[in-house]
Amino acid sequence: MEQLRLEPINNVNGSVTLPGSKSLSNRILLLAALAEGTTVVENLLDSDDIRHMLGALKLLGVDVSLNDDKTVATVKGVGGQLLTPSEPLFLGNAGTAYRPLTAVLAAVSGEYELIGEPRMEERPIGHLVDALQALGGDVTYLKNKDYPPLKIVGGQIKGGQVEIDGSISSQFLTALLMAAPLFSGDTKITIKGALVSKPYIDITLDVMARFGIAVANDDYKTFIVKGAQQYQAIERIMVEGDASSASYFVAAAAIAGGEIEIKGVGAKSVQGDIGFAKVMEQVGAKIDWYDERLVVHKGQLKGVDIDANAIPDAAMTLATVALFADGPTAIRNIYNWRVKETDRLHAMATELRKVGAEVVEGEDFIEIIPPTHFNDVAIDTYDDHRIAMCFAMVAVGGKAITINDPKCTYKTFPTFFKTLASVSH
Ligand SMILES: O=C(O)C1=C[C@@H](OP(=O)(O)O)[C@@H](O)[C@H](O)C1
Ligand SMILES: C=C(OP(=O)(O)O)C(=O)O
Repeated sequence: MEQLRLEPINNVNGSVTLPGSKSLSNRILLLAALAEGTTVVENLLDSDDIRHMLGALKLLGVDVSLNDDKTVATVKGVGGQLLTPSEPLFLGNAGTAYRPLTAVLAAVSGEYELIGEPRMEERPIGHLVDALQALGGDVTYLKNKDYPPLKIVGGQIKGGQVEIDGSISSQFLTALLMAAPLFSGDTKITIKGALVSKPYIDITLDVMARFGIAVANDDYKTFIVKGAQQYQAIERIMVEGDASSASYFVAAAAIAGGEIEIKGVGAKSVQGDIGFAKVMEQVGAKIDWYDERLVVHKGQLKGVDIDANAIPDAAMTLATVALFADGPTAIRNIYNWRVKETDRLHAMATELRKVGAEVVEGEDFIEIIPPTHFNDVAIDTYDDHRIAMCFAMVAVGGKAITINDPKCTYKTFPTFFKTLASVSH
C-alpha cells in the first residue's frame, strides 16, 4: 500500500485556486447532456466522481469533448433522447452520479444497469427507488433490496403525487427533482421525515433554474415540478470552486497561518459548505470575506458544540481542527456520516484516538477532547478522500503523520497534497 509521510509544517502562507465543485460539476454535466443545445462548462472538476459521470454519459450517447486538462467540457445536449448503453454504467462510488442517473434513466426510454464499487453496494438507495416505484417507475434491485446495483426500464413515469424520505440523504430528493421535468405530467413531491443536508437542495434548484426549469418550493416540505419540459442549454457556465475542498485550507490557515487566500468560493457561493468558514470564525479563525474568495488568518482556536447537519462533508474537517483547539469539540446531527464513503463516524473516532485524542462516538455525534500528547501514527483512510485530507491537518498543526493510500483523494481532489505543499513552509 502506498503511504505519504507528512513532516511537521510550521507555517502555511500563500494563495490557493480551488478546483471546481464536485456537486456542481456532476449536476451541470447531467443537465447539459439532457438539454436541447450545446453547453460549454468551464472550471469543471477533473476527478474520479466526474470521470464516472462522463463515462456514463458517453455510453448513453452524449457527445462531450474535453480540453487538454479536462476542465472545459463542451456538451452536445440530446434533448432527453439517450441511447440504451451496450454495457452496465459503472459509477464508482459517486453518489452525485449514481442517484441522479437512477431517477433520470427511470424517466427516459431505454434499459439500463447501474453498477458501482463494492462500497456503493452498501450505500442505501431504497428511499429513492420507493419514490420512483410509487410513481410507476420500473426500477429493480439486482442484488440486495434497498441497495445498488439496479436495473431500470425507463420511460414509464407519468408524474403525480409522491412522498420521499429525506432523512438519510438529500441526494434522493435532488435526483427526483432533476428527473421530474422529464415525466409526462406534473409532480408534487412531499418530504417525509426530516430533510438532511438541506443546502444541497439549493444547489439543485439553482442549477435547474439556470437550465430553464423553475420548481415551486414550499419551505422544503413540498415541491411542485411541471412535467413534459426540456432543459435548455447554457452557452457558457462556470463551475464555482469546491466549498468542501476549501475547508482544508480554511482549517490550515486557522491552525498554522500565516494567511491563505482561497480563490473560487466566497460570500456569494451557492454551496452550503461555505458555512464551514462561519463555523471556523466561531472556533477563532479570522476571515476576510469577498464575493468569490476568502482570506483566512490564524486565530486562538477554541472548542465548539455545533449541529453540522447542513455541512456534513466540511464538518469532517472540524474533527481534526478539534485536535488543536482549547477544550472539547462536539459535532452533532451527523448520522448520515455512517452511510457515505465509509462509516465516517466510526472511522474518524478510530483514527482520532490513534493520534491521541479522547473521543466519544455517539450514534449521530462525535465529541473530541484534544490530545495531551500526539502519537506519530499511520492513518488508515478507508478509501475515503475526506479522511486523508482531514488528517493532513495534523501535520499543519506541527506534528508528523503518515497517510495510508493517499490517492483516495482522487475521488474529488486529485491535486490536494500538491496544493497543500504549495502553501506549506
Ligand atoms: O448533492 C450533493 O452534491 C451531495 C450531498 C451530500 O450528501 P447527502 O445528501 O447524502 O448527505 C454530500 O455529502 C455529498 O458529498 C454531495
Ligand atoms: C459523501 C460524499 O460523496 P458522494 O457524492 O459520493 O455522496 C463526499 O464527497 O464526501
